[in-house]
Amino acid sequence: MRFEGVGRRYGPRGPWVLRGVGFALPAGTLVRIGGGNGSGKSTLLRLVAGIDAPGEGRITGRPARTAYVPERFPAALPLTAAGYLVHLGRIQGLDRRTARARAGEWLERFGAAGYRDTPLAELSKGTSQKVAVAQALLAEPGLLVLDEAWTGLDAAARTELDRAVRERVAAGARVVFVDHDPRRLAGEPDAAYEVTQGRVRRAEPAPVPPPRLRITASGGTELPADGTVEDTRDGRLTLTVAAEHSDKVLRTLLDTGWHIEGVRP
Ligand SMILES: Nc1ncnc2c1ncn2[C@@H]1O[C@H](COP(=O)(O)OP(=O)(O)OP(=O)(O)O)[C@@H](O)[C@H]1O
Repeated sequence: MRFEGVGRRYGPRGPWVLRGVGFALPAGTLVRIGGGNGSGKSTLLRLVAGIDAPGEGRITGRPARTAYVPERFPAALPLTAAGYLVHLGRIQGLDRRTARARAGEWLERFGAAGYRDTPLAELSKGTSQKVAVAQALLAEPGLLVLDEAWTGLDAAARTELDRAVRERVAAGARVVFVDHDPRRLAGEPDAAYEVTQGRVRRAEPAPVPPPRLRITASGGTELPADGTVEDTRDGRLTLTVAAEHSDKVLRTLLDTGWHIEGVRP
């Protein structure tokens, strides 16, 4: 797949948001897109996904099965989670039986199987996001475009999405993503691009950040000052800390009445 001299502006007299964009997206590659707020990352991703067309230049070689997770999920449809996924699976060319089976599998993988019969409008933000991600993975796309798709997912679902991305790339798909977390899939992209002042430039993939550990604990009440608390549901605490501080944080947790359930990279 290839971009050649691609430009996009909103309105015939609007300023060019992107101009002279040229790059290749070979099969089986993971590509990260970076750039400041409002630089044009989402515009670029919509062009990659083919839900928006360039004002000039051309984009060739897009795989037939392309899936996209937008920054905001349009959940105001009168369908249940599973109904919506089956419907989209059918649009993407799956037969009803396969679509139903895949919908169930992906809801299960993202920990949302209990919401299959819940109307979309009644889903929490996090569960809506799981449905948004599931719809993109359903038909095993040859091109997967993720615009901050991890935002709003719980830690387990974020890990599952990382895994799903790796599976797609290993299967020969192109995966293009934007994410505010520099640690997202760190060290894994085959290429990184930066959107600045309407141009898309090749960037050095970010260096692999220092290791972090995820600690799960239960039984305590006081939240530790160090580390990033990710979850506190059902009396359980999940937090991540830089590996170099983990001994100190574990000691503090034990001293304040927490029971350590697990420590994982
Ligand atoms: N539908 C639209 N109509 C008019 N202008 C738009 C539209 N979509 C985006 N823009 C403008 O294009 C520019 C780039 O927006 P875009 O959303 O692509 O950037 P972004 O890098 O994804 O931003 P953010 O980091 O805030 O998500 C901005 O100036 C924005 O206001």
